[in-house]
Amino acid sequence: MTAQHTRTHTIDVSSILRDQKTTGEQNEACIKVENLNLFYAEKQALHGVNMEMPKKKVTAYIGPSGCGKSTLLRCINRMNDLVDNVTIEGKILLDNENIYDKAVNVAALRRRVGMVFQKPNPFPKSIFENVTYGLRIQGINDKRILEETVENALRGAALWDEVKDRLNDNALGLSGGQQQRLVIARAIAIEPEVLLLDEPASALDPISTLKIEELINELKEKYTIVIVTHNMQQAARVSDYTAFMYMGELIEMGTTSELFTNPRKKQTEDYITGRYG
Ligand SMILES: Nc1ncnc2c1ncn2[C@@H]1O[C@H](COP(=O)(O)OP(=O)(O)OP(=O)(O)O)[C@@H](O)[C@H]1O
Repeated sequence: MTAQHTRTHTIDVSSILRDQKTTGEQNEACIKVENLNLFYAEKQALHGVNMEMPKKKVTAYIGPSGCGKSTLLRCINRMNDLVDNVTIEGKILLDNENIYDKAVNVAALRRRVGMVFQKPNPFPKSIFENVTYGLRIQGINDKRILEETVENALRGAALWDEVKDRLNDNALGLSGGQQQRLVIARAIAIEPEVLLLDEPASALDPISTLKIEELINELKEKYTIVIVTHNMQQAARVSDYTAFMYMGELIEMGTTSELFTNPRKKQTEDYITGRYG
């Protein structure tokens, strides 16, 4: 259990939110979740979730431990398919196509929807080979294409300047924060549409966390991003939209500034003011 889980003080995100736009702009949905139920064997972990995540925006999932944030995130690239005894009902539309349709090629889906986990997980290979991994498994071995991709992806992940002189060094020699940016470079090297980030900074020190948050702000120019975070200040800093979940249900979703400053539901208010979690 982390400090955040036992927090009892009020969370003040007003200074973070002051500068955010609160225009009522309408954004085209990239991902739509429709009546999603998920069961781990007999136990229901998601209950009738409906939500839309706009294109090239950051959506954060917040809520107490065990409320289903990671489960919902993992539904978006069908990672839960890998868990035994999972039953999923409902739909998730990516650009209006149901990713749970029988005809969907799951490997192709996962190329469109990249994922980064809490603990950096570079392969025990060189920095170069980590970034080119996805291209190589697609059979792309052209040296010029690979080099170009490595530079672009590392620049995109704000890591190029730190590693450009040691691309052949083992990735495991990088710091935790650098490893996490390398994993993001590996994910963006294959040009996905969506990036799923499951607590991407919770294992990192404050400076590395800040770099990841700055990077998320840059990445949303190109990608639709969904992030799970335990840290409400982080949700307030990085996201455009926030979804509050509780016991497998989506309680409320709105623009981040609305949700934190003017929650519609009491449960949301109790959570963001630190009354439970
Ligand atoms: N592979 C699994 N098998 C069985 N139950 C699971 C599995 N993964 C998650 N659960 C259960 O589903 C519920 C939701 O878990 P999930 O990890 O999605 O919550 P979370 O909100 O991401 O939690 P945390 O913030 O602690 O990571 C919990 O009750 C959890 O115990």
